[in-house]
Amino acid sequence: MSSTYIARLNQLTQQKKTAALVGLDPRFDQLPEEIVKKAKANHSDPNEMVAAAFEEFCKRLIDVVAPLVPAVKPQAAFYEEWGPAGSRTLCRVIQYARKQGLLVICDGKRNDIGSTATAYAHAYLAGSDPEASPWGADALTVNPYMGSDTLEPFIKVAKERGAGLYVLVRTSNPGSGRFQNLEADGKPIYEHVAAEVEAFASQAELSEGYSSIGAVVGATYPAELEALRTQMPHVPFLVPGYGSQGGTSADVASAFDTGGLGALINSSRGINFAYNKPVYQEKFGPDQWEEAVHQATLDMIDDLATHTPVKALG
Ligand SMILES: O=c1ccn([C@@H]2O[C@H](COP(=O)(O)O)[C@@H](O)[C@H]2O)c(=O)[nH]1
Repeated sequence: MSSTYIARLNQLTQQKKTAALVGLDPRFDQLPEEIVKKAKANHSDPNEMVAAAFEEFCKRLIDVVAPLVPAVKPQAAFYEEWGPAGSRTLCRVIQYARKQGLLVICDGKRNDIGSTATAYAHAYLAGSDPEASPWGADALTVNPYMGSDTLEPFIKVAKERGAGLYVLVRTSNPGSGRFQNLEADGKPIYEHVAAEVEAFASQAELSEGYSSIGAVVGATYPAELEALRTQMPHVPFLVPGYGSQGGTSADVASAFDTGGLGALINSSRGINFAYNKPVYQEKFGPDQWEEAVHQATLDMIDDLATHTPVKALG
């Protein structure tokens, strides 16, 4: 497998012929009953019990989606909520997903002053060698709010290790414009961030025209997404907000180039808990939650392909 994050991502996207990204966001109150029952029978400590349930749920979910998609995105918060036991589960889930051939983007939105940023980068970014860091992720989401000097340590470590970064540029939440749209020097703050990210990306090693330095751009702001694609030609996008937050395949189509590269489109709740959605509930019972995950993933892949088919490897 190629050594830079972006080369691995492009290769897997072309192999799987989709840019669908499955979020791994376990929520205890929505887990299938059989998993909860087993965890309760085996653990008296509540945090250990939930962490065990998350581990089983995520590993079985990974088994279903690994043949279908190039990457998964665990959101660290859902694991950290359950203390050290939850963090251990996050670590095991990352390792398991990588063993199943998936790229793993840890959604931690980390950052701090430069020297602390280096510690974060060393902790999370393993890149091409899963053993290179304790958390072992291929890529990490990072927050640019403290300035570009705080991005530099991440970029340095990512380059050394063949890892990737996704810098928050235009987030999908309803209130994102409150700060990100504020104008400075005649343009919104998020466009300033975009310009910095593009400057870093254009100087980095490229694969199919993209660098390993990416941007988070929400599906919920399609006009901004389209403009940002033009402003950041070397930056691969991580696009959350598809599905549960209202973004559609039409909304995200502009993130892609004509070969279907340039973005990953994330869905977390829509896939994880498909068995609770009326459309899949009718077909699959609660015991068939994995079948519902499978069908929901296939449906997402088909939906994305209506606007942006990915060219297979030649
Ligand atoms: O702008 C952002 C950045 C990150 N997220 C994260 O993506 C998923 C979305 O989950 P869904 O269930 O598909 O809505 C979740 O982990 C968020 O923390 C985001 O939504 N928007």
